[in-house]
Amino acid sequence: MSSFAALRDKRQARQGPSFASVYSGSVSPSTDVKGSVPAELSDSDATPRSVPAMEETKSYTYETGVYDELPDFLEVRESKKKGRGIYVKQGMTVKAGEDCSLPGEAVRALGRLVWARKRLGEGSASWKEVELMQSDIERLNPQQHEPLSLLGFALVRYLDISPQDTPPAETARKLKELGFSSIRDLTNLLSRFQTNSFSLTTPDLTNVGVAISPLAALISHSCMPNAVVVFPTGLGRRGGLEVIALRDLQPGEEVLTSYVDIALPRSLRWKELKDRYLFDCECVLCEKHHDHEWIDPREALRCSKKGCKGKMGTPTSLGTTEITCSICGTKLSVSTASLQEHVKLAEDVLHKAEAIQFSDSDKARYLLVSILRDFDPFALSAYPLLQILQLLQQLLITAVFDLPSTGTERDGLLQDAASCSALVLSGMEDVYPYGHPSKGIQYVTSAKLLMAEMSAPMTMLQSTTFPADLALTLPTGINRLSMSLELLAKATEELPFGFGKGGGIVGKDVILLATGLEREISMWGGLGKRR
Ligand SMILES: C[S@@+](CC[C@H](N)C(=O)[O-])C[C@H]1O[C@@H](n2cnc3c(N)ncnc32)[C@H](O)[C@@H]1O
Repeated sequence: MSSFAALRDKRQARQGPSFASVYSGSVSPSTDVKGSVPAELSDSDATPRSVPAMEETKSYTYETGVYDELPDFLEVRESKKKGRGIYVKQGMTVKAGEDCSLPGEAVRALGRLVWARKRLGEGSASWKEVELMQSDIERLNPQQHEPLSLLGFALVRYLDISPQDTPPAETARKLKELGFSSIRDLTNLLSRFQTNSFSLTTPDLTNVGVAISPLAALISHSCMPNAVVVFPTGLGRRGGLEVIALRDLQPGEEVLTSYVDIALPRSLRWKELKDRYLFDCECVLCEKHHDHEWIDPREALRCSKKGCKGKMGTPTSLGTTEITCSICGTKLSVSTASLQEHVKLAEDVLHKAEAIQFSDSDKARYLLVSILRDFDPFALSAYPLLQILQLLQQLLITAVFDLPSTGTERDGLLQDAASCSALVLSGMEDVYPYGHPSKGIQYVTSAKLLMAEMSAPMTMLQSTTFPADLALTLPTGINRLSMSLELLAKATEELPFGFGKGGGIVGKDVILLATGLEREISMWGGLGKRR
């Protein structure tokens, strides 16, 4: 099926720095989408039942012309802890799935930004917006300066400001031509870029570069975000960055996106937030860590009782501890040191596989499959098991494409990819809130893998790649297609929350896929009746 082709070469987008390429784009406004979080899901750790307590803020004033594109229902306010942020105005609400953004925002990366300064003129509102972006240059320690210096070197080469052996006076003259009075002036821009740039992604969340949007950059971080930054309609003339509310936002509530992948455990989220953004996160999710009753799915074990779907929290104290299943109460004795060793080993394998995924994808796949056998007590949502399964899913999809379109080897890989994808989805459901774009895309990936044709569907019942307690028995024939259709239905329901009205380009694609699949299923029914 042609839809399957779109899965190839896809890489899950991770929020975070990437200085790979330069893009610009504009924004198409998305309108209100009706809907709310289903009650049965509002207990999920990532879907707060009530609005978090609001901190003290004061209004932030700026020159006329600046942030002109901020919609009427939002305002810029300042808090002591986080600095500026974007808030819903008193008396206003934002509906889940609504675009809280920022039409007309240009998306530029660093090189273009430098040239833009000359083109726009320093006095222009657009350039003022860039200069208003937070620079952390004064707060960086020597270690944090290093990546910035490397970026600076690459940039001056790229701009041809300072090729090798250029006399300092010549470098200074070229910098001045571009509007920078010194290297420090340029470094300030780099710091602004580092603190305020976004991952630029395609409508299906493949990472393709970096975007700058001074207005969206005002938004503060939470590991339990109420909004997301996406590019739902692509990057062309009609596409661009949009900020979409994941749930209804109340008057006075701050718009919050996550700067990091919320599937990561707190220690890694904190590290990234400290290293790149220089702050300690005190969001609702991070605060939950003080609640000893709470089991974080990112660091949980699976219940050891067969058939039980409960989780057990990993102990924090050293030594051997007895932990209890959240559902059936089964108890298990675990050694903290041995669990930590497991995680460290799996993390090393994951990093190695990430490093060689393009140069030696077979070896990367082999490494990941081997470590899965050692990883059985961990929940599917736990780090780094979920990340291992995500990478493995991608490598299996790529491997399927390297084979002829029929044959038992391809069938086997396809079955492994579909099984892996089901495991990934199950893990993601525990860590991403309702409507999160990453989960919406995973529904589509899993559905496409299930609908891909096999040459011998009836013989391929169970994957042999996964350890027994991870192995899934996926249905075959019409039941497989029905399962795929159910996943597409879930995607249709959730995509508008993460990508705005209609679910963006992916949402449209899903409608077409579902229509074709329904037709195929009804034909099977017809054949069944005739038999
Ligand atoms: C992209 S900027 C956000 C806008 C920024 N507050 C301003 O005034 O321009 C990122 C910076 O905002 C601050 N910030 C964002 N979210 C925060 C949070 N949850 N807690 C503390 N500081 C935060 C940090 O200084 C961070 O480096």
